[in-house]
Amino acid sequence: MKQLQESRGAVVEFSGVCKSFGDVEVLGNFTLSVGAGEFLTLLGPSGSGKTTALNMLAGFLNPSAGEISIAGVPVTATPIEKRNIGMVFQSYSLFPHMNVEQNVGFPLKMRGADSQVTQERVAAALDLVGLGGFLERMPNQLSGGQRQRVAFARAIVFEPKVLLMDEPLGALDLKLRERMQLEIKHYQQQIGCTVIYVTHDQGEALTLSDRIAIMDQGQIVQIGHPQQIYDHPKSRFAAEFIGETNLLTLTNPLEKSAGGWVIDGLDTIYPRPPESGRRHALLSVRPEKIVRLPEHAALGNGHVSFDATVTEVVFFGDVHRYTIKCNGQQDLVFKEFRSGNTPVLRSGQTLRLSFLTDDAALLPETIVSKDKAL
Ligand SMILES: Nc1ncnc2c1ncn2[C@@H]1O[C@H](COP(=O)(O)OP(=O)(O)OP(=O)(O)O)[C@@H](O)[C@H]1O
Repeated sequence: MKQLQESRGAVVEFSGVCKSFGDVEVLGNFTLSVGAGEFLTLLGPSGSGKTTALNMLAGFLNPSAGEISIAGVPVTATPIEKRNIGMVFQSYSLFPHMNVEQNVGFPLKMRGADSQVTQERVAAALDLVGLGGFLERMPNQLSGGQRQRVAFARAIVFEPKVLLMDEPLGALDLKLRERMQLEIKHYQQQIGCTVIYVTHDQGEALTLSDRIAIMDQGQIVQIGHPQQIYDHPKSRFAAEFIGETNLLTLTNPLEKSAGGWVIDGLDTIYPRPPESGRRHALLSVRPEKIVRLPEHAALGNGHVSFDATVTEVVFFGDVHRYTIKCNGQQDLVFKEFRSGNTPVLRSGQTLRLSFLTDDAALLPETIVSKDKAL
């Protein structure tokens, strides 16, 4: 494993990369820097350009403009086989006529490694993924998870500087997918290589990544640590794409005495001073940040409280998810972990709820409703 660990040290840079197919620009001024040993995930909806970015790094596509470099060396003109990049895709793409040992050893054979080195590295890579005893098995004698582990072993056996993974768990069922997510994270931590991972599954991105780059229409719209993005989304798109959220419209009352923004539909104040000149804003509040307020509870300055009526109760096993209506207007959602002494709410029940100002994210956009553009 020592040899595999020495692959640490790679840095990937996209500088002003553009890609067009005919007249259609799919990536525009794409700029991204990935540190050595980092696990970076490109997360975005279908068609946002994730695979196109990966394919340019791998060498399957040429950029229309801009520069890509690996470890400080421009690679735009470097052929695929010289880029020293490992790849794992959704389809396992194992060679069906080769056994596990031959499949994993294939990249080394292509690079002219001698048989002793090949044997040692294949054994080390298969040990890493817990398949040391599977050398003779054929791909059709393996489960989906085992095939994906073999594909992973094959991708790292030649000690690539960078490992690219494009929806590698997409073909697996949910339980296996969740288990494999943790395995991939552990493998990566052991070998320390730089990983660029593509997915449209926000849960997977949150679980695996050191940083997440959220993509929309060929642009990175936000990049950061998973918790930072979840807690502080910078746009409505980011707030809605990662996790579930409540979006509240805020109105600037234009009177200092109001003490903050007015939260539409909640008959209450968001106690942060409105930015001058800004008439409306949007507030994102995660469902688990909304909590029940005990009767007669004294609230500090940093709280927002409001009355609500429960309209739907959904049981998720570990949590209850409540849909509530406030002032007969907007549907909001809040979630509660089940605990022995918290009675389950019923549909029709009224109660007082609250959230902390610090737990809400003020977004730059405003909601554009059917009736009026705010
Ligand atoms: N060879 C091509 N010719 C023309 N358009 C293409 C080509 N390859 C990709 N596109 C377009 O580029 C856009 C981005 O595609 P890309 O595969 O990078 O998206 P993605 O974010 O990876 O999506 P998905 O999650 O569905 O794989 C899409 O609109 C797609 O139709």
